[in-house]
Amino acid sequence: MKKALTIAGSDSSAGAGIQADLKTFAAHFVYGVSVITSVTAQNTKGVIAAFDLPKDFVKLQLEAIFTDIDIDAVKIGMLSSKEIIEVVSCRLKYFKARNIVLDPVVFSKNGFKLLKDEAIKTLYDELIPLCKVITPNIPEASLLAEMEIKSIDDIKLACKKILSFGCESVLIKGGHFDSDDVVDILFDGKDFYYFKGKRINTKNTHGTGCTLSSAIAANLALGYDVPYAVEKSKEYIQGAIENSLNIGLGFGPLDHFYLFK
Ligand SMILES: Nc1ncnc2c1ncn2[C@@H]1O[C@H](COP(=O)(O)OP(=O)(O)O)[C@@H](O)[C@H]1O
Ligand SMILES: Cc1ncc(COP(=O)(O)OP(=O)(O)O)c(N)n1
Repeated sequence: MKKALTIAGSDSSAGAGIQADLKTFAAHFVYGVSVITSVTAQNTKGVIAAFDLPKDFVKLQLEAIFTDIDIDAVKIGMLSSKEIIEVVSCRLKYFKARNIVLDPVVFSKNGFKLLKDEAIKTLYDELIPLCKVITPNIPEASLLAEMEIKSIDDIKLACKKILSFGCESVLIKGGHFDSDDVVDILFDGKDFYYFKGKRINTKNTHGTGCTLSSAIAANLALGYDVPYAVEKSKEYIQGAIENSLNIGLGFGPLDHFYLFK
């Protein structure tokens, strides 16, 4: 069985974070393991507070996994601080981790800051160069590329800027654009690939970014190349949003297991 690791924060309402990632791995029949960076008190209405784990404890979790289990792919989500990014980058390099997918989570849907401002430089310098794919949404891509994004041409320019930080490919997600179709654009330094889906009119979109990036990691673990892993993951998220669940008072979670019903 293929194995994937998620390095991310815990979401007590299980729509995003570690919990969404493990459900996504399970739905792809990939054995999921986890390293928790931060514990959030969170529900469908948003993040209330976050408690970061000490960096040495993050390191211990990474060592526990990599000295025992051969990991086929890694998904990285909430990292919170410079210290945690440094420890994660250092251990991933040391253990020669492969197929690393980074979702550079900066804010939750309700605007809670999940990555400190001073950590962004460390993300560029230490972590992005280790990644096979990074998956920013429009606001995150705008922050990383230091430019406004208002059009497809802006997205393509932002892809080029972000790729220059040293990752192998960039997928900018189009969920935050106001359009009938939701288009995600992948750039691998040579070609642009467009992944289009019909916009689903629902408020239940908690954890879409986490779910997409962990589906990509699962598909890379299964041996697919990046464009095909993204194509399959986009199909998966489309179905998971179409079947999303009306749980809680705010933004409900996706149905990770819709394919089995
Ligand atoms: N309303 C929607 N209908 C269809 N697909 C969506 C919708 N919202 C987001 N997506 C898809 O979900 C994934 C996550 O997108 P996005 O919302 O941009 O990221 P994030 O959750 O990180 O803010 C992307 O594949 C995007 O195309
Ligand atoms: C613990 C934790 N990690 C990441 C997020 C952000 O998840 P995302 O998939 O971008 O979903 P929304 O916040 O937009 O629902 C989070 N909320 N919690």
